[in-house]
Amino acid sequence: MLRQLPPRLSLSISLARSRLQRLGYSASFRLYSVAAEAASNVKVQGIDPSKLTITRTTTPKTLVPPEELVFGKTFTDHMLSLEWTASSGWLPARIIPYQNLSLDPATCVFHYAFECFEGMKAYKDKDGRIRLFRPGKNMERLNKSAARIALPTLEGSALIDVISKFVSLEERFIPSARGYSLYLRPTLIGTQRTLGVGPPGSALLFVIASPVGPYYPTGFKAVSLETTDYAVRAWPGGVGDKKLGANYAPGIVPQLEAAKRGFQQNLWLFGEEGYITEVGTMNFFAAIRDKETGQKELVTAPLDGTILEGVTRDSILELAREKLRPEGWLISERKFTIGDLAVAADEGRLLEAFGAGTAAVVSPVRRISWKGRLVDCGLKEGEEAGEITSRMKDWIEGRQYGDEEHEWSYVIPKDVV
Ligand SMILES: Cc1ncc(COP(=O)(O)O)c(C=O)c1O
Repeated sequence: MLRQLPPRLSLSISLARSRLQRLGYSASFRLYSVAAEAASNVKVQGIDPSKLTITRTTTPKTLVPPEELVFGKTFTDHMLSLEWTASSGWLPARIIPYQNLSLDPATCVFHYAFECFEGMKAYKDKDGRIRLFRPGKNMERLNKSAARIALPTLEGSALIDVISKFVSLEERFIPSARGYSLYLRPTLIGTQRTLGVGPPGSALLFVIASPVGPYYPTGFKAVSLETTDYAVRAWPGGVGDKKLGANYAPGIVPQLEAAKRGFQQNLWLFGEEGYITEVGTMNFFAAIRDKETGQKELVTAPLDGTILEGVTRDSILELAREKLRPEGWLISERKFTIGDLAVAADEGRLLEAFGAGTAAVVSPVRRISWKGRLVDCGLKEGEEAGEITSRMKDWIEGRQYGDEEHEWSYVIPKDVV
């Protein structure tokens, strides 16, 4: 396939290959990453990982005991920082002590939401090696988000290089126990000091890291959802398929509304038909049996621009095609409505439903409130997760923690810093 790529791309692939070989990195991963960037049609701007500088903290933090970790509240000693200007492009990456940002009140990110971000994790395997899970996917998505809001893009494989060094430096913060990981938050903001609405002439990319524990420390807990039809998260031609900060603040009120009535998450519907799009900040899957044929189907909404292209979603679809299809399952990315689910539930054909995202991997759903009724998602009394949900969690975690050696898992070479 690579032979068919245009000459400029082939050149960047061979440059990337020689750089990664010097660094001892996995060739297949880097080639995948470069090819994926090309496929995404986003023009990326180079950064040079060899110019990375490291300033170590003189006041290392005391580690929080793993069982006391609260998602996104504890941060490591350092951060990764890269500045960009329209005239100079990306300046050399820096690892610096974790610190406040100092920005002029007129900085464009505060006024016009020039911000996009990623969420990804680093895991420690049983041999103490650190692994990133499909980081190329996050880089691809970051570039798509950045391009949509006139922020600079960057060569994902080079950013993974410097993130790997940052993560290695923070190794002591990654607990070894199963279920723990280091959550990474690459964030890109426009930093131009102006109230004029226009493309930022300067930007800052920073990556911070937060050690996190298992989403369900005592085992799965199925959640109940409330459908939201009075507010719309995303629409055709909009930006709901990009990971922009501006997509998240408007989701909080529907979330609070659902919580008021005792539901843990809201389920975003779209249109008169009530198409199911996403659950809170996760993609949504349902397992349904067909009324006529008895065919079992795992279904999720298609990438039509109104849902985020989740890395977990993609992993579930690939795993389902690999492992469930041979068992006779149909794996579908298609539109389906809350009405379809309600009918299936009434007829005992809704087998299970779950949300999917980096934080929880999979989050089983017990019931959904819709138009004054509760749609039962197939869990038996006392059961917290369906069979497909549990198997998916095990399969994905097996690849994240390297129990199964797989190309999705990117092993950070020892001694990179
Ligand atoms: C709106 C939304 N949908 C889906 C996801 C799941 O995406 P991923 O699997 O890449 O974490 C997220 C989380 O990032 C999200 O914010």
